[in-house]
Amino acid sequence: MALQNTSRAHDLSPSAGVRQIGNFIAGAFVPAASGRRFEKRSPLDNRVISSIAEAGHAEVDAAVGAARAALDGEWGRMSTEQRVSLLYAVADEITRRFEDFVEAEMADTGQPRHVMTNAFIPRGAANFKVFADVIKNVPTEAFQMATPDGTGALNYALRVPKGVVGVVCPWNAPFMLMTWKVGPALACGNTVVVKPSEETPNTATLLGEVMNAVGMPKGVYNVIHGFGPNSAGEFLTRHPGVNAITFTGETRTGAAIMKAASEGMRDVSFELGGKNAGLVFADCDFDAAVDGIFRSSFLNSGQVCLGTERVYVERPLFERFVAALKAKAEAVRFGRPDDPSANYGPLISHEHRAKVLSYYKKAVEEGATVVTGGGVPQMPQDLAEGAWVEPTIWIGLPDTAAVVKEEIFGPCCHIRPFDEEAEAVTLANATDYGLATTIWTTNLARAHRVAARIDVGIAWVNSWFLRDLRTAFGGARQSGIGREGGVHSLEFYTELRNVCVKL
Ligand SMILES: NC(=O)c1ccc[n+]([C@@H]2O[C@H](COP(=O)([O-])OP(=O)(O)OC[C@H]3O[C@@H](n4cnc5c(N)ncnc54)[C@H](O)[C@@H]3O)[C@@H](O)[C@H]2O)c1
Ligand SMILES: O=C/C=C/C=C(\O)C(=O)O
Repeated sequence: MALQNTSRAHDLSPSAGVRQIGNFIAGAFVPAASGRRFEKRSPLDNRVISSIAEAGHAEVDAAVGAARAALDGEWGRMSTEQRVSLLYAVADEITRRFEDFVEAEMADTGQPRHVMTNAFIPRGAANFKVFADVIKNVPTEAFQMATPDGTGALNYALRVPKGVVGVVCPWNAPFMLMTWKVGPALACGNTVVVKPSEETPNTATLLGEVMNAVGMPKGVYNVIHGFGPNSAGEFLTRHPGVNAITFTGETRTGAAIMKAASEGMRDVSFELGGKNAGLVFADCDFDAAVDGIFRSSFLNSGQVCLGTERVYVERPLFERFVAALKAKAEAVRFGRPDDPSANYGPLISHEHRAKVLSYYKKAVEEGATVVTGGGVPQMPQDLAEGAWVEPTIWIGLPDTAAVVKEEIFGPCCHIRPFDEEAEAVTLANATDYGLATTIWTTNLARAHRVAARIDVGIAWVNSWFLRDLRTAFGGARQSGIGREGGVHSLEFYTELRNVCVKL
């Protein structure tokens, strides 16, 4: 049975067949022993595009076992230099198969080609290269100490891999977010078992082909497919053979995984939800701020954890800003990822659309004025069954409204005026989350002051989602635990072992 079609590009046309996807364990694409499969539907037209083997306990055991065996085998004996050159080969092979990754991700998410080619897929290759460089260049500490006999002792630290790392991933930027964790985990000498989102099985599976093509030892990279509770996600995170768990997804899921990780005292790294604020001051570069907030609220159909669903605009600019953002939101052109006349995609699924639309309804019930959107766009017949929603802007909601408090994860934002800098900071911080903010002002003193006062992991000034992969990335409050990026990833993916040598 062909479990992964290696030769054909992903056909996005309505007449394309159903793709058969298997788990990737110890270098082979394998079905589920139970015979269980689940379907993935296209967000564009709700057509079934993939049939995926659902991993049960047997496959999770096999994947964790393969990952353990790889640690004890050739991979575990490799020098850092050997690992680094393999990771470079992975990055090069991703670049060679760039188009396959672009098409695989477009098929799963329905997002436009330019989002894939400019942002999400190049980050896959970069995520392997940057951590290869980090691990090659980061020194470890050493301390000389005095001893009573006068001969002294020397302490030095070794960085050793944690072991088998469970990597549980979301659907919104699947390849970028998965490699953001697999890259550093492998750079540090761990092995991984990846559980992609049930909505986006494609690119993690394709990466299995890349691993085989570059000669990655079997079992270093494994993929198991399935759902969360009582399925592959829970089986993996509860598995006693997993030494650490890195997760990106909803805060509520993070809480469930944290409970699972407490059995056996496994370490966790969490990148979770957000309800991020954008702050626009009257002294901003107006056009840049409108463009920036348009991206932060609506890129990827608003399905970006760093996105801004709360926008606070200094009062003198308020009406002009709302009008300019409305014009941009109304200019999006819905359509297929490869349609050159289109530039805007659907939500990931009907299930997610139902959640987003429930907030669109709730906004009205809570007293919002709908500036634009609020519903489902009229689509041509071939796309009528897709998970489309209109980019939506509200004004006039109280600060206590659910729509202003809860993460919606859709193409929408509420815009509210403010009068004072201190008020803007208070409003931005009025949330249980703390992932990111974006601040628009030409007053640099104000920019530094405000960035220091907003309780988030990432504060962007006159920019948004501008990423230097050496920097710390993660959330404060309920938006996460720990930081990844650059040397910070090493803190999670390795144990420091101190060696004390009496001289
Ligand atoms: N902070 C960040 O960097 C970041 C980045 C991207 C997405 N996100 C967040 O992710 C969410 C959207 O992604 P999603 O809907 O896929 O998230 P999700 O939490 O529903 O699912 C994420 C993954 O967890 C698995 N899962 C679900 N329940 C589980 C359980 N009990 N045990 C083990 N695994 C389980 C799912 O199958 C999926 O693979 C949003 O909240 C968004 O803010 C955060
Ligand atoms: O949707 C969330 C985007 C997260 C981005 C990253 O994890 C990253 O840029 O490394």
